[in-house]
Amino acid sequence: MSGAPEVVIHANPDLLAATTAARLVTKLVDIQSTGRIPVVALTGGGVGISTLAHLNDSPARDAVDWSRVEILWGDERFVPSSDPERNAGQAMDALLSRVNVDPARVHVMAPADGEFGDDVDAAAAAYADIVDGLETIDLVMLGMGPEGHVASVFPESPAVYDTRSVVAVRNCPKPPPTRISLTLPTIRRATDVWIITAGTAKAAAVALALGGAGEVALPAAGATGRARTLYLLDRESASALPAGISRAPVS
Ligand SMILES: O=C1O[C@H](COP(=O)(O)O)[C@@H](O)[C@H](O)[C@H]1O
Repeated sequence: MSGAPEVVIHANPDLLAATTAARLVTKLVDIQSTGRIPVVALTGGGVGISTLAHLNDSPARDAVDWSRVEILWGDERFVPSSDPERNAGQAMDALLSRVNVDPARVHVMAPADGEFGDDVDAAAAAYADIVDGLETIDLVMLGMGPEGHVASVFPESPAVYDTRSVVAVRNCPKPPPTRISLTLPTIRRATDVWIITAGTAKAAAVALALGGAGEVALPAAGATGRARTLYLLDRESASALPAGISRAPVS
């Protein structure tokens, strides 16, 4: 059972990304040292991709056996595969094309010019088959929008009520409008959930998520891990939190 979310605040977005990269390496190495293959869902977004770029630049990158990591995404933009908006494409550029991943373990959500054509429901259902077949999800990494969306689960949207594991998302308030997303019940299957966010625009949503908001109005509030929920913040995104909420000094 997950305890209360923990909060770690860093002085700026760059330090936030660098320390999150270090955390991710440690998490993957720890799981691999038990003989298991870690299963991690990556996030798009500014800090999410910056984290992967920091990891690529770190000598610790090579402590991970990347051929033995099962990689998912929390959400994806349903646009053609060459579109720079694709979360997977950004992750490939930042890290995954530079390490020895096993392509069979890299589970990209289908693009709009992929095997399902423009049928986003079929693409989401195919991804649900992959997710439903996993015994364990070790870690879901999430960015958060200023209105509290996580993955592509937006406030008051149909996805926030959906109990399937993966859904097609239409009419997103943030472009592009059509997406595929893990749902909150799938995110809550994860052992650990990290919400990683930076900037003043996120401050109110961070405070509401940690202050007891409901998940329909603020989906981030429903993104919890079975063992641990970690808010990894920069100083600006933490600026609306009550004093004393961080368990670690700002560094
Ligand atoms: O659209 C998305 O936005 C969120 C947050 O992005 P950020 O740039 O504001 O940090 C991201 O987590 C999600 O994966 C992405 O598709």
